[in-house]
Order: sequence, then C-alpha cells, then structure tokens
Amino acid sequence: MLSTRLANLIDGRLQAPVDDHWLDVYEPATGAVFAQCPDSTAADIHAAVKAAQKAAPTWAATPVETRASLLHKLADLIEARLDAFAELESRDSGKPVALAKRLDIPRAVSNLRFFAAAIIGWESESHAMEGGAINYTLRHPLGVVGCISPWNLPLYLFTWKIAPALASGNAVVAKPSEITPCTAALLGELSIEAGFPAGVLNIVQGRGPTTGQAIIEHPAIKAISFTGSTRTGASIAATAAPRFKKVSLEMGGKNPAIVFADADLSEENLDTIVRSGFANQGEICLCGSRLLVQHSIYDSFRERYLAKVQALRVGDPQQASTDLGALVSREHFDKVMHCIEQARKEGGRVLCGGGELKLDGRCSEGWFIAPTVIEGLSNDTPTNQQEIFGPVVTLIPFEDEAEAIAIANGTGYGLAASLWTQDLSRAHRLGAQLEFGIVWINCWLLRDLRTPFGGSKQSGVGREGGVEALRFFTEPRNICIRY
Ligand SMILES: NC(=O)C1=CN([C@@H]2O[C@H](COP(=O)(O)OP(=O)(O)OC[C@H]3O[C@@H](n4cnc5c(N)ncnc54)[C@H](O)[C@@H]3O)[C@@H](O)[C@H]2O)C=CC1
Ligand SMILES: O=C(O)/C=C/C=C(\O)C(=O)O
Repeated sequence: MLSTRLANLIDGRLQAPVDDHWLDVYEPATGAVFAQCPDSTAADIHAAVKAAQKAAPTWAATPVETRASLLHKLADLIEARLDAFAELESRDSGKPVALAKRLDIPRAVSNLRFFAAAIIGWESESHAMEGGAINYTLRHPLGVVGCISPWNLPLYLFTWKIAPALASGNAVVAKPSEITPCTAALLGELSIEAGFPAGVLNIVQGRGPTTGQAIIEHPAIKAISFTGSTRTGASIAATAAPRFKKVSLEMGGKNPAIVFADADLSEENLDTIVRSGFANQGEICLCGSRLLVQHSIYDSFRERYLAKVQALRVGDPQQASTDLGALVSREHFDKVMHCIEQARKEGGRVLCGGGELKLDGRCSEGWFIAPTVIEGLSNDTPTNQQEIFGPVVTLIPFEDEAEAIAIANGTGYGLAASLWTQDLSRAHRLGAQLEFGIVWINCWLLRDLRTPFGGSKQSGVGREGGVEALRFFTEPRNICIRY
C-alpha cells in the first residue's frame, strides 16, 4: 500500500530520490500536508533513462498480444481498486470522490484498455504503384519517450499518455504533476504486480523546471507528450526544437459554448451546459468558460442558467452530495481569485459567486471558490481572453451567426467549442467555421477515444487519441519494392 512518502519507479523498483529531497503534497479540501513526493533531479532522470534504454529493444520486439495483455492486467488491477483510487485522487486534487469514481478512474482504465485493443488492430499501410512497384510502411517504436502530465485529471491524463507509448513498443519515462503525484505512484506499484518488465515504465516524481526539464533535455528521449499550460508548452517546444525531438503539446483553452435561440434547452441539456463550465471546478482544458447566448433568449436563459449554477453544491469532496470540491492548490486558488477581481475591475457584473467559500469543520482551511458567473464584458477584455481554469464563466450575448463566429473565434486559443442548436444546416455550417480542434454539437465531453484530440493556435501542436497517438509514438519507414 501507499506510504506517506511516495517513491519513484525506476528499473522495476520503487526508489527514493538520489538526493533524498522531498516535496509536501497537500490535501486541497483541508489545506493540510498528507504525503511527500520525491523532488527528483537530473540524476534520477538519468537512472530512469538508462533503465529504459536497456529495456527498450526487448519491449519493442515483444509481441503486441503480450504488450496488450500487460496493459489489460494493469487496467484490471486499477479497476479492482476503484474506490481506493477515487479516494486518493480526490484527496490529492480536491475533486469530489464521486466524480473521480464516475469519471477519472474509469477513464484511466478505459485508456489502458483502449490502447491495448488499438495496437492489436493497427495495420501497416501499403501503396501499390501502377508502374510495377509496391510500398509498405513499417512503424518502429521510437525507443525511449517522455510523458509529462498535469494536475487537473491526474490519472486520466497520465494513462492517456503512457498507454499509447507503451502499446506501440516504447519504454517510458513519465512525470506526473508534483501537485497531484499520488495515483500515478500507486499505478507504478501495480505495474510491478502486473508484470511489466523492469525499465519499460519508469515514473519519476518531481518539479517541472528540474525533473521535467531534465526529461526534455535528455538526448536519449526521442519524443515528449505534454499536457499543461501554454507557457510551459512553449518552453518545452523551445528546448525540444534544436534537439529535433518530436513533441505533442496539449495546452490551454478559452472555449466558447454557443447557445442559439433554437436550441433544445431541456433540463438535461441545460445541465450539460452548466457542467461544461463547472465540472471538476472548471479545471478541465475543455470547459466552456465563455458562454455565448443569442440575444433573443438571453434574459430567460440567464435566469434558468443562474438558478442551476446557484444550486451547485460546493463542499467536502468526500461527501456524496458534493458537486464541486476545492481548487487544486493555494497558488491556483489565488490565481482564480485574482482573475475574479480583475473581471470586476474591467466592469464585469458578478451575477453569482464571486469569491471564496468558507466551509465548516474538516474543510475550514480548504481552497473553495463559489461557482461564479459574470456578464457585461466584451470579448476582448483580459477576462475573456485569458485561461482562468476555475469555476468562472462569462456570459456574452450575440445577435446572429456571423457575430457568434467572430466572438467564438476571437481568441488566441483553439481547443474546443460546443454549439447548441436544432438547425442541422447551421450545425454543419458553423462546425466547419469554428477554429477549434474539437467541436461538440448539442453535447460536451462526449468522448470517443478513436477521434483526434487536441487544438490549434495556443492550445496545441499535434493530436492525441486513436491512431494519431500510435503514429506520434512511432517512426515510419517506407519500403519501396520494384517488381
Ligand atoms: N491541460 C491544460 O490545459 C492545463 C492547463 N493548466 C493551466 O496552467 C496553469 C498553471 O498550472 P501548472 O501546474 O503550473 O501547469 P504546468 O504546465 O506548469 O504543469 C504541467 C506539467 O508540466 C510540468 N512542467 C512544468 N514546467 C516544466 C518544464 N520546464 N519542463 C518540463 N515539464 C514541466 C509540471 O511539473 C506538470 O507535470 C493553470 O492555472 C492552468 O491555467 C494547468 C494544467 C492543465
Ligand atoms: O481526453 C479527454 O477526454 C480530456 C482531456 C482533458 C485535458 O487534456 C485537460 O483538461 O487538460
């Protein structure tokens, strides 16, 4: 079982960091330290890369059925401990246990199972030439790859990266966020039980600028899959480019949710629109933080929407009735509070929420913010341009399709949009005009793991999901035979 001091997983063994330095891990709901995680350095990364280099050739030559069955075995072990994982994820991140149980941990299991199945079904490409030649394309694993994941969906995004990397035959050096290291550490322990060969999966805990940077800089690491802030993504791109490493960067968003007057605003759909702004305390890069509403229904929509937002229960993440838990860290809490203040200074009218929520008892020192809705700000204000990544949604009215598209696309980000309309032609027309990697129509966060996932502009480079991820983690070699 997990001790209060987490370990690195290097070369198949749980290890303390070489320098014996540790970071405090906080429970956001109480503000108290409950564990310590390795503050690893380049020395730990070097050891992990050495182990991965040793393991990589054999792993690459291992039949896909064996790789897939190990991923399934790991999925089984996590699934069997669903409650323990969900409780740990909640304690570490502040999200409700119920959400972790319903979303994060089942999705982590699905990620492992999905790529186990995908690798079995993956086919080589072949192109016959009329002039009497045939091409076929081999896809070799890259060798050793790096996976760096954030704190908002800790195990969900950690597995989203390591699963395709491992399935396609790479040895992995992975670093979860130092803010939420616990469930990845537990997965590491279970990977030994599952029977992964030593060195195939290495998990090194630590801070971004030290441990993470050592992964990016290491010459033997051929590709980096990263999810996190645009600022860190830019720094990773700058370090990786002169080293000619492949990068897949999944970064921030300032996503529009666009509601037309003809939308079916059933209770269920309205609940989804609310969820799209506030799920996981708004700490999902896909959250629709700009809610664009057609002018003719603006007032009536606002009334119904606010009633639902005000009914969201913010509370102890351990309670089954809680809809929103605590923000992930003191630093992030301060950032979101500052954003709300900034919105006020810009002239925004706070319609609900707007500040810290003080809870009683166990959670009296936790980092809670009331779900906040703001109106009266034009799209070019900093509030409507910067990623807040918290329980804050702005309402923006629009007149017609042209204005909706101009506002929606008027952002430096290009991750996800959602569109609510019953007009099928409009749905197709606008779907094609929205400059986002993902467009949901009459839904949100409806995920098919086969689809390309990622964004454009400051939201990302490359795509994850399905064969896109398998392509990213492999190097194509085309063989042309003349006959
Ligand atoms: N997917 C997304 O869109 C996410 C966006 N964010 C945004 O980023 C803001 C800051 O959150 P942070 O935790 O600071 O995100 P971050 O981008 O700094 O951290 C994400 C991961 O990158 C690592 N990292 C940081 N610096 C690195 C470096 N130089 N080299 C390699 N790895 C590095 C971190 O240790 C963590 O594992 C949030 O307020 C939010 O706006 C945060 C998490 C996820
Ligand atoms: O793959 C998904 O379903 C969700 C991914 C979410 C993120 O990448 C994020 O919030 O950072």
